[in-house]
Amino acid sequence: MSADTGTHDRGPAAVTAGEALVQVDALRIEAPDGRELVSGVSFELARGGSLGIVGESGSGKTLTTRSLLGLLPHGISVTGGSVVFDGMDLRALRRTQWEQVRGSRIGAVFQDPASYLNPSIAVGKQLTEVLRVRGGLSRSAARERAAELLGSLGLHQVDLVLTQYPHELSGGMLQRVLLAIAICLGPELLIADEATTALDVTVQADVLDLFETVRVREGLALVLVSHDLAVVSRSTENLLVMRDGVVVEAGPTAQVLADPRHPYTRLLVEHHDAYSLAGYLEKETADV
Ligand SMILES: Nc1ncnc2c1ncn2[C@@H]1O[C@H](COP(=O)(O)OP(=O)(O)OP(=O)(O)O)[C@@H](O)[C@H]1O
Repeated sequence: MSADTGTHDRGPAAVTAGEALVQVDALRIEAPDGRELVSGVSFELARGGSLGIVGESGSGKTLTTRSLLGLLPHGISVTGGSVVFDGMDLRALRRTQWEQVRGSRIGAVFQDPASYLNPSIAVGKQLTEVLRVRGGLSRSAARERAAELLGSLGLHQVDLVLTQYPHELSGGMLQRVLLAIAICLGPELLIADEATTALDVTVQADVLDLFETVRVREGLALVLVSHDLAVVSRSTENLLVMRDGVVVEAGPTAQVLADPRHPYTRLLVEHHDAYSLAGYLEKETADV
């Protein structure tokens, strides 16, 4: 491939120390009409590691991560390659087997947290339900654990929050509740797909920092997906840059930012330098 347009993969550096928890190899995903939406995507993620996936809308980021959750839209299917989680071939899982993995071993948070919560049930009940039904905790242990989790995710007045309904909480609070639900069963992998996109920029920074705190504290691996390089590069160790269903560049985040090799990555980095979230926050602090 030409130096300017091929995939720029810095090789094994894409996985940090430790055993690979996720291995995606030559993944292909097709639309019902046979159109290839994801073509030959490969990456590895170490246990406890972090990976950012960046690319414009429609580049295939979401479909790629949905294949790790067994949640592809109707009619869309994985037609090639392998998706392995902790040595398990996820393509071979049956519906009942997915129930043992999704939510308990692989958690996820998405954009628009309100749509993932029941508007007519207090958020505390929605969290304790998961802890009771799937986590096997008693009613009182679940309540205690729910309060402890929400507190550890930066929510104040947790006893009040537990009794509130989704419409009573801000976007940042809702995302923290969703995050609590996503990690309450102790998953090894957390996928955050455009999870901060709808939030104000300062709240976005707080929630991104929280993902990083949770990754380190819980020892889970994190896949952070966004169209915004500032979001995925804030704390991830490795980066995949996707365009039109393919990975155009991959490597350690710091290296990709310092020395982008693909023209598309260069464009992203130039834009990122001009409008970076970090730069915005520095400016904001300086203005105070
Ligand atoms: N249900 C669907 N039916 C047909 N095509 C789809 C469907 N879902 C996604 N696609 C197509 O698959 C491609 C990749 O979509 P995907 O959602 O993975 O992109 P993305 O990079 O996550 O973008 P976005 O951030 O907008 O979701 C796009 O061309 C999209 O139009």
